[in-house]
Amino acid sequence: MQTSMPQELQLLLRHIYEEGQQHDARTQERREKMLLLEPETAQVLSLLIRSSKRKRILEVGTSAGYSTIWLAWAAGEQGHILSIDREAQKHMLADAHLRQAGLREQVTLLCGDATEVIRDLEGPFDFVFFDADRFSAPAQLSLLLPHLERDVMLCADNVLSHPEEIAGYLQAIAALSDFEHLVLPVGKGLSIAYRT
Ligand SMILES: C[S@@+](CC[C@H](N)C(=O)[O-])C[C@H]1O[C@@H](n2cnc3c(N)ncnc32)[C@H](O)[C@@H]1O
Repeated sequence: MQTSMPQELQLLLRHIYEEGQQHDARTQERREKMLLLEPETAQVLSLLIRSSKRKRILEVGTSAGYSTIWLAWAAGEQGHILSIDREAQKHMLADAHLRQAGLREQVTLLCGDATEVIRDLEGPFDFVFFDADRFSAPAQLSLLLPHLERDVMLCADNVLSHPEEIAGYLQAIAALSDFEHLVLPVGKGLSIAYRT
């Protein structure tokens, strides 16, 4: 991977990712797994955010904060990330990782069921990353639509790994006639929808 990210941050991310992989290998209960994003997918998200200077970012599914660090670094000092997870213990870990990365001040962690949390959000957001439970993503998208910038990008992981679970989200995206949409075969399959 070639990136302009500082070496220290790259090393921290590699460490968090490896720890996540080891944790998941010895954990049976799915809800306790970290399920971190593949590094290549995280780099694509970061590239999209940096190249189009996105600053108001919503992440659905924080886990240990691996992808959150990528998003916060990509958005830069003027950016802000709001990240939701229902597991308080994962948020404690994400909090520690974000502090280690020196990016804690750019991130608000909101703990709760994502759909319920999103009901109370005002936005506006110019980038949304869906990486939690794929069944609720269509309802979350519908709640978010009035709170999106005109120029907005919506990304979702797991298109190739969980096609049945994410079908409802992809249908909801396809119904938005003012969005362009494609699926990148990177990692587990990344859906990218873009409104110009
Ligand atoms: C794939 S992991 C997120 C990985 C993270 N984006 C990363 O790459 O570092 C999915 C996360 O979503 C959370 N989650 C799943 N369903 C949720 C829901 N309905 N509301 C809130 N969080 C949820 C899980 O607890 C889990 O931590």
